[in-house]
Amino acid sequence: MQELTPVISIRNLQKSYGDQQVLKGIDLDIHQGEIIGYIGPNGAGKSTTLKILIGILGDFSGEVSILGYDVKKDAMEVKKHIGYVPENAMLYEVLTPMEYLLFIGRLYQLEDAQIEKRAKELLSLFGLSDVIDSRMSTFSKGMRQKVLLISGMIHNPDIIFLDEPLSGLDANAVILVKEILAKLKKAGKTILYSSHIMDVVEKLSDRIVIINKGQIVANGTFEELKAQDSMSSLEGVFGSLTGGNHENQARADEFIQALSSL
Ligand SMILES: Nc1ncnc2c1ncn2[C@@H]1O[C@H](COP(=O)(O)OP(=O)(O)OP(=O)(O)O)[C@@H](O)[C@H]1O
Repeated sequence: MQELTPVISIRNLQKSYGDQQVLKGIDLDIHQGEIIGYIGPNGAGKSTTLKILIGILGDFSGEVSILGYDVKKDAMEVKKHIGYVPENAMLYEVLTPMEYLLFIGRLYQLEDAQIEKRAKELLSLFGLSDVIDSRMSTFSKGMRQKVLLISGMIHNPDIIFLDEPLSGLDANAVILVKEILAKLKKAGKTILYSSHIMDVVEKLSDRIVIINKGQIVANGTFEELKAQDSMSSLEGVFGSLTGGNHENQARADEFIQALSSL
């Protein structure tokens, strides 16, 4: 059988911030239509990887290509095909959702009429019709997250990167976003997302990649990961591969002791 060409290819990716090496040789191939859950402990290097993929961190070694384009050399070409929902974005809070989405849509060279139509529809699907013209400074965390999600996808990209996309969302919105991602996959889009919500990652991902201290420690379907580690849940696999399972009980005890010490 002929090997499919990956849409995202990462080879020996290394990245340091000063003396601290954060990514220590990441190798990863992602194929069209896959939903990949990229998970790992706080500080493992997930956001750093995503920022390299979308071209906002250029100072790395190794090869990273998207749709055959080198992310360093062909950054403009790459940007046309990707969407990004960042973890902590700077929203222009003085703007309204419509103004913000017009601003973002114009960066992608969409026509104003098209942006307005899409923005209205998408904001309405997230229950934000009533605040379409309100300043975002008054928005809750979840409302801001919904606007960010829309802004990362308004240009209908082929590949979507999402860093903690469910952050701040209520239970209904989480279900909606899960459904949207599943339908985008059906439409042939490729999705790489990071999340700390293990039951979502379990259900949504075709493949789960676990990164710990800048290295990939697991890469497979949920079933494969469970079988490899003889665990029944992704939480169990995660703990076993990233050192959480044994330590948490003891740490909790120490935490309580520290609170009551003089
Ligand atoms: N701009 C920066 N300058 C210096 N160090 C940084 C910078 N950005 C990230 N780091 C460090 O790189 C490491 C990896 O950070 P990164 O944000 O990629 O982790 P993460 O896996 O996304 O974590 P989290 O789950 O907490 O979001 C951390 O030790 C962090 O302190």
